[in-house]
Amino acid sequence: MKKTPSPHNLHSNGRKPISNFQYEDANNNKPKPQRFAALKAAVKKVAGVFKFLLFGQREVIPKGADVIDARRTNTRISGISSSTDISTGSDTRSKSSSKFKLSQSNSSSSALSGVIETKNFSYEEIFKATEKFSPANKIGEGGFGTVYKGRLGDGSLVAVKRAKKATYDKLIALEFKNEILTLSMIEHLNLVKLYGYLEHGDERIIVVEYVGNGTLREHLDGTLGNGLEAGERLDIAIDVAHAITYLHMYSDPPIIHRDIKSLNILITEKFRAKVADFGFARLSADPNATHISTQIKGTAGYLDPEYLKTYQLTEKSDVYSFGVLLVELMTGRRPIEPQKPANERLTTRWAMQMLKRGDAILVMDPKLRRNPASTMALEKILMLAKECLAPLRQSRPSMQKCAEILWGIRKDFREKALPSSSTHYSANFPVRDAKKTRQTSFGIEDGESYKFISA
Ligand SMILES: Nc1ncnc2c1ncn2[C@@H]1O[C@H](COP(=O)(O)OP(=O)(O)OP(=O)(O)O)[C@@H](O)[C@H]1O
Repeated sequence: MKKTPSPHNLHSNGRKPISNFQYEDANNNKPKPQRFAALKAAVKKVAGVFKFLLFGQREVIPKGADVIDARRTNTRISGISSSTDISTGSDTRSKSSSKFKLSQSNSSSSALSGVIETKNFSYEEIFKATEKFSPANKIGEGGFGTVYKGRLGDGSLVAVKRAKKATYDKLIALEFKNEILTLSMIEHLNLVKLYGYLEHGDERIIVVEYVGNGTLREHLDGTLGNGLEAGERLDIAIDVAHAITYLHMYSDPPIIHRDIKSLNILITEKFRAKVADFGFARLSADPNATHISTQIKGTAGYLDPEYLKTYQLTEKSDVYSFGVLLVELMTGRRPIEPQKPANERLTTRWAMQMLKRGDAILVMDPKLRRNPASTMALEKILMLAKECLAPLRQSRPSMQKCAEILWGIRKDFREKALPSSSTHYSANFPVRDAKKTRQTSFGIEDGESYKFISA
């Protein structure tokens, strides 16, 4: 693994990177390098084994039809062809997987045994942290299982992802191992940090950094918070772009997330974004390979049409999903809106048609305030989304390019939103404390007063 960058070393012009400014983990959850050093070392050793096991079928293009995976509650798509059906264990990959003797957890040991020997959290520790998996501590539910908020002995808050037992199968096992492997190799401000894992009997548990301010989807729906302003949406887009750029360009081997969507973007108390859920992430084993042939995974509405057609996964599939996310950020709508009139049901198609007609303003989230700065940002972001959504992957920009374009948009946005009289402009702005009344306003109508917090 290359030692990387902060996200923000992406600047090649020597300027101070933008998103470093006053970015703090709202929960003060400090990384615990000592806790994971051994895990990382062990993981590095087995990474090659994993890569072989997980990606040994790189050039085999499955012929099966896409199916909706009923195990998934949020219409995640799992296109399992007859030749790669992990659940039946009939393919080469599954056979390979069974050779990989991760602990089958039939002992009382709470650590993963076999390849990764690092002792991690004990079951008792997790049991206590979540107050016996108390329903009161439940914070979410996904295809993998239930997510609990927990407090460790040292006082730090964590999110505990507990795999569903009833549906625990080889697919989940693979997802569990995949998530552990992937998470353990990455470290970035805009990516949810892995704290540990646990295999205990039939329990599969992942412990990650707790991000306390809900998902991007909840904020867009207005079920949480006071609604996101234009500048905050731009910051979130940039944070996500940094996170994916890191995965694509600075992780070794590169990682394709495969499930970029608003439900997987967690929001901190300071309204910055962290990308979560690496269960579906894939490592590009061969940096020179142009693509990975794989079964279809992802979520309806976000899936790269070229990947759907060819089963060939590249980083550009994440770029496509990011384009969908940009449209979501600007319209507030979900990618698929079955209740809308027919021409508006596919949000990206509708938004792109309006952009082409010169009517981008009509798709702007009604919760966003309209003014020259926000309408300019809207149009530019939709233009970037259009590039990301290009049917052919070669036409799509890289994630790094997306980040650069977004920096430019944010700069223009701030200049337009900033009253010329203000001399206290800080690139740190906007700064907002969720616990206080909203102090910083931007993207507001002309004539309203602005408050900026200087560095
Ligand atoms: N690190 C975290 N901090 C706070 N809340 C979290 C965290 N991780 C997950 N959650 C909450 O739990 C919900 C489900 O989490 P997540 O999507 O990771 O589960 P999953 O089982 O992997 O889902 P999926 O079906 O997308 O695979 C999230 O929508 C979020 O509300």
